[in-house]
Amino acid sequence: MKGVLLVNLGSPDSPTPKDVKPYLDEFLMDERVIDVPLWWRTILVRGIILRTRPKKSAEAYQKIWWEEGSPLVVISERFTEKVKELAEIPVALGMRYGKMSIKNGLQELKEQEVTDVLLVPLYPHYAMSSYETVVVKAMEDKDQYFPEMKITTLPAFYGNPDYINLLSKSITNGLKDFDYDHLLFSYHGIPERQIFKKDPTQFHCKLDEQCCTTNSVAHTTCYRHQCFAMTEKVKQNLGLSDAMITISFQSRLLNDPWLKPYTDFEFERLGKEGVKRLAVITPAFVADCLETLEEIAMEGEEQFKSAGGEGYKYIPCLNDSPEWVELMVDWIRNWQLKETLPA
Ligand SMILES: C=CC1=C(C)c2cc3[nH]c(cc4nc(cc5[nH]c(cc1n2)c(C)c5CCC(=O)O)C(CCC(=O)O)=C4C)c(C)c3C=C
Ligand SMILES: [Fe+2]
Ligand SMILES: [Fe+2]
Repeated sequence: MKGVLLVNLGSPDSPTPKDVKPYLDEFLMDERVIDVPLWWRTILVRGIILRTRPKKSAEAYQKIWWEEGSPLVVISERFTEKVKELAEIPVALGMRYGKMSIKNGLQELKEQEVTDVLLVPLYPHYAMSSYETVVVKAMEDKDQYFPEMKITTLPAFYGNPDYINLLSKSITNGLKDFDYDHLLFSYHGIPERQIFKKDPTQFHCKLDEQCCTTNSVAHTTCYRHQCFAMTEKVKQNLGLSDAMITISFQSRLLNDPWLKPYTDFEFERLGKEGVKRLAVITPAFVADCLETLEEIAMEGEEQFKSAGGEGYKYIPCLNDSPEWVELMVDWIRNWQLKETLPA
């Protein structure tokens, strides 16, 4: 029997330092998130970050928390329910970090006699800290607890024409009542070294002007290329000029170099350079979460306006919109009936 496991990142159980701390501990001790040797990661995470970050993060979570819980979790649950209803096959939800684990999701599927699983990391792009860690963990859990299961993984869908269309439509709809003069694509950042680590050729990625637009096998695992390619397709779909858009990378942690330009610097630059009405989309996320609702929708507006901007509009993620549910179900049906996966 076939079934689907959707996986997103996960959130703390509550927006309190007591619950944020173990969540951040599990998240940041992941060797694919802070990808330095264990001894150094332990010092960085347990000796430095976890001393102050849980309080600061909990305050941020409090600003966006819903009555039903973390927006990321609630939206992912709603999405899962809708997909399940429409797909008419077993569909479970797991989170990479926290109690709603991948193992629990696989267990739920096993109880419904599923042996053939479509694993769907809910990230449009490949990054070792998002997509890859989900796949590795799911395979480890399968090998350890469910060896009889077969897992097929949905590829990163950043370039899928149907997904690009959905994203483009969400921009058009989101900006119906907002006359904008510039559109910022803000992607979650990653440390630059993670790009080099994932370059299978070891020489293609240079983080320069050309590498990400020069064809290469390295792009299968190049997060930067995938963000640029997605932006280019949406730009063409909407008929926007280069001058109308900016790409940037948000949510830095620690002081090592991350992908540039940095979103917070761009809010300031755009405001100072005379952009008056800024629209912002966050296409690295399929569901709204702390990084979109607090960092971009709240903080971003403040940063842009204090640099001279006048109007600001955050375009929500696709969340549990009917069109996104239908597209996911389309992909599931193609796999279920024809064993094909979206390209
Ligand atoms: C080294 C640190 C981090 C890397 C690399 C990273 C990559 C990465 N993250 C996401 C998606 C999400 N991240 C979220 C929160 C978040 N991310 C980091 C750190 C790294 N992320 C931290 C410390 C946090 C926690 C909150 C904070 O203290 O700022 C979230 C939101 C979770 C929620 O509960 O709402 C998402 C989603 C991607 C896609 C990615 C690589 C591309
Ligand atoms: Fe993150
Ligand atoms: Fe590149």
